[in-house]
Amino acid sequence: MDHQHSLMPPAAIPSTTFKIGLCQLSVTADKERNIAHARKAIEEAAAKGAKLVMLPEIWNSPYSNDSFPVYAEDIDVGGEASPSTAMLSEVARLLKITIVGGSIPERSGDRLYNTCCVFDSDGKLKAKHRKIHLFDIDIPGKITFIESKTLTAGENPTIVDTDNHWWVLAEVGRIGIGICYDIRFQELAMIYAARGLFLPSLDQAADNQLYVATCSPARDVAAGYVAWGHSTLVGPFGEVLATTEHEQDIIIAEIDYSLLELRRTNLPLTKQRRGDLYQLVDVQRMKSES
Ligand SMILES: O=C(O)CCC(=O)C(=O)O
Repeated sequence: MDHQHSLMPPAAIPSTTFKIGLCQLSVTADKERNIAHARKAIEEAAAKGAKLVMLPEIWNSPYSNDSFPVYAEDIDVGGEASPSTAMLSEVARLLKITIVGGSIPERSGDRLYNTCCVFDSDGKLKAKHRKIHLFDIDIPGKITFIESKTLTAGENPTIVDTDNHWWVLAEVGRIGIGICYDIRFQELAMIYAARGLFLPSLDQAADNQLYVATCSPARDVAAGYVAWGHSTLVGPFGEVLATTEHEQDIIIAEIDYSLLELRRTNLPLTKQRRGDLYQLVDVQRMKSES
């Protein structure tokens, strides 16, 4: 039976669990190969049951200021102007999965951004997160990387309500997006937690009672910027649920939203917060409501 066109409710009660796939990809200078390679990894993760698949930051291009303008794509135009997002959209639709598409360099007019695209299981572009905190560091004798030489910072935290198709019998739910350096800024995680969802950084999972998934490129010691690898899923108790080493890998792990409920019931931090003494100000929400 084609469930999509049936008006009958599902026989089974939707599960509180689903599988996530974190694709720790090797990235080369060959864009076509990177796209084909990412597609294969997504297909493999989906074949292993993942309903939500994540890619790493800048997976279609080397991570360098010289490369960003060369590999950048116009996501809003789509199609041939954006072969990377065209692939993500197609594979999300064909496999009926949600994809958090890591990030790619995005061209928009005369600006470049480091942008994460989220596709729902219809293949529709559900959200675009432009990295808010650009990675501008200068550690003498060690590393200098000034993303703001080429990139413009995004202006919005991004929360995505993914579609919860009942025929999938699993809810991927609400996701907050952070790109790499973004996750070091705990206010972002706090705002996401306050709006009730599931990402962004490792040390903030327990504090904010969230699931946190991080996905890195595989380590390439010959690259200009050497990624750490160790993609990881952390649960709402701060426990490492799944992780890996430096090499290319696909992590498949289970997310269970009932554990979020348990954690939040056992430790009712939201209720016990002293709003009379301190407050988190969600500037974006205030602007949108004024
Ligand atoms: O925060 C870090 O340690 C690394 C950040 C980074 O590499 C990035 O934002 O691209």
